[in-house]
This record gives sequence, structure tokens and C-alpha cells, in this order.
Amino acid sequence: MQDKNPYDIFDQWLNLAKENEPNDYNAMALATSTADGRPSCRMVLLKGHGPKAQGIAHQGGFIFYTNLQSRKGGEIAVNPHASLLFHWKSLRRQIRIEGKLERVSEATADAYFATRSRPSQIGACASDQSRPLDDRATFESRYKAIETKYEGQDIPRPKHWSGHIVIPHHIEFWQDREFRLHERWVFARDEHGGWGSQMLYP
Ligand SMILES: Cc1cc2nc3c(=O)[nH]c(=O)nc-3n(C[C@H](O)[C@H](O)[C@H](O)COP(=O)(O)O)c2cc1C
Ligand SMILES: Cc1ncc(COP(=O)(O)O)c(CN)c1O
Repeated sequence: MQDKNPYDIFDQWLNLAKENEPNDYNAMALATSTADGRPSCRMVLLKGHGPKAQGIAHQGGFIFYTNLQSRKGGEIAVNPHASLLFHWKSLRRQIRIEGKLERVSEATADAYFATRSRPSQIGACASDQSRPLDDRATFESRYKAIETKYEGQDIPRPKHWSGHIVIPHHIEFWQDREFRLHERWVFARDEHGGWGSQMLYP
């Protein structure tokens, strides 16, 4: 385990999750925090990952998409550090990732947005994510207005909707063992841009 690249281990575990989890095997908790260090956490979906993700040489990372004006978007704008957590109950495994956040390129975001279903695209345009909503009908009428506006045309990605990449400096793989005698392997970036690794007590 320890002599491997953490992205290779991540791939193996994610593939196992894909085969075993009934829903959203790529779901992960995303923790962000305010400038003065108050954390908040919510689920998002992993939409790209790996050492070459977003083409950043020798770095790569883990990509999710969201509304940039949401609560998390506001926190990321003032404090571009995040923690990700995967937990697959069926596998009894978790992966913890910590790193710095960067926005994906406009081209990467456009390409991903274009793969989403049309209703999801309209939803992204119509939703003022994390803002107060007086009535569900208000949201529905905003949805309908956008549907009508773009009838017969492609829906452009709204400027306030894009992706972030978590560029990890710390990745931990945790495997459940009997009687809580779990196994933990931590990978941390070294000063040469490679990965150092070690085990931790459970
Ligand atoms: C399994 C799951 C996956 C989700 N994936 C996303 C996602 O990829 N992007 C997103 O913006 N919200 C996603 N959500 C909704 C978020 O959890 C959250 O409600 C929303 O982004 C607003 O969060 P905020 O107010 O902290 O910004 C997901 C929710 C669940 C339960
Ligand atoms: C609001 C929201 N935005 C984005 C996503 C990401 O997934 P997708 O692009 O597949 O819709 C989700 C997934 N549940 C979501 O709830």
C-alpha cells in the first residue's frame, strides 16, 4: 500500500465503490470554512479526479461543481482550503482528503455543463442556491421562464456555476478491521512534489 501512488489506490477504491454502492458512489462530504475558521459541511459529487485532472502538471486533484454564490461558494472565495470525505458503508472504508482549492478552467466547466441533462442545466440557471426562497412556486416560475427563453437553443452555463478542484496535500485511506483495529495509511506531499506515506494507529 505505502509504496503506491495515492491516486492509483483512490481509483481502485472508487471502482469498488461503483460496483457496491446502491446510489451516488461518487458522493463526498465537502467541508469549507469562513475566514475566521467556522466550518460547514455538505455533500457534493465527484466529477473528475486524478494526477492529470484539469491539466495541472504533477498536481491534479478532485473536481466538483456548484453555484459560486452559494454558502460554500462564499466560504471558498475567502478561504480557498477544503476537506473532502468519502465513506462507503458497504465497503467499510473512508478516504479523507485535504487541500487547496482552485477553479477549473472556463472550458472545463463549459464541457461538463454541456453533459448535464437539460432540466439540470435549467435548474442551475434558476436556482439562487443557499438564498431564502419564499415559495416553491417562485422557483418553478423562474425555471419555466428560463425554459421558455432557451426553447430550441442550447443553454449556456451561467457565470455563477462552475467547478473547483481540490489540490490535495494530504490523503488518508482508512479500512475497517475487526474490533476497531483499523488500518490507516496517510500520504502527504513532500518538498519535491512527490508523496511520502506512513501508517497511523487506528
Ligand atoms: C448526494 C448529494 C450530492 C450532492 N451533490 C451536489 C453537487 O455536486 N453540487 C452542489 O452544488 N450541490 C450538491 N448537493 C447539494 C448540497 O449538499 C447542498 O445542499 C448545496 O450545494 C448547498 O450547499 P451550501 O448552502 O453549503 O452552499 C448534493 C447533495 C447530496 C445529498
Ligand atoms: C444542486 C446540485 N448541483 C449539482 C449536482 C452535481 O451533479 P450533476 O451535475 O450530476 O447534477 C447535484 C447532485 N446531487 C446537485 O444536487
